[in-house]
Amino acid sequence: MAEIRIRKTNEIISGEENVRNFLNQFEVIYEHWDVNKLPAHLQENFSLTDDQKAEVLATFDTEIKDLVARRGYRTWDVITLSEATPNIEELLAKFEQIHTHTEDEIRAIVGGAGTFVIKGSDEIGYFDVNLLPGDLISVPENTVHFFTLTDDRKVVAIRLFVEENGWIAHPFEDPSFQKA
Ligand SMILES: CSCCC(=O)C(=O)O
Ligand SMILES: [Fe+2]
Ligand code: NI
Repeated sequence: MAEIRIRKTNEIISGEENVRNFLNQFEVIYEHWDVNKLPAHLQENFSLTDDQKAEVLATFDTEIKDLVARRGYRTWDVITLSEATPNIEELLAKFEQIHTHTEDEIRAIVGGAGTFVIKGSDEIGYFDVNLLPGDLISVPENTVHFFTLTDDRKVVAIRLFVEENGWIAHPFEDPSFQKA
């Protein structure tokens, strides 16, 4: 289950309802998928082939179509990151840059773990959203954020986009950025 840490105060927010209510004030949705639906050969597998990525998407087809119907996403993909990813350092460097997207996007963690660091109001500042398998959030249009891995450094995530072109990040310079 997802957990939040507010960087300014170190306050931890846990429990499904608390997490959802906290995120909803920033128009971030929080939902949970049943990752036990994933066939065994796709669980704990952090270097999926293209065919296996298609199997992951097929497993969550109902959930994806439901989000499409509710929120208008047009394209989706599966991303894996682990020590087996040849260009992991290069990819992570891009994901760890503070950025925005010009559309709302979905991130659903289906394996491993990941952290989205999101900028809330000026008062709240940056907060970490620590996600485990089954956790899904939205990153709203023009919301300042970045992504990083946990110490385990492995993740499998499904991403949904409105743009047909998929992931397009716009770097955001923030003098008030709060490290850790
Ligand atoms: C685990 S998703 C990779 C990062 C990403 O897509 C983003 O930061 O927008
Ligand atoms: Fe992003
Ligand atoms: Ni779960």
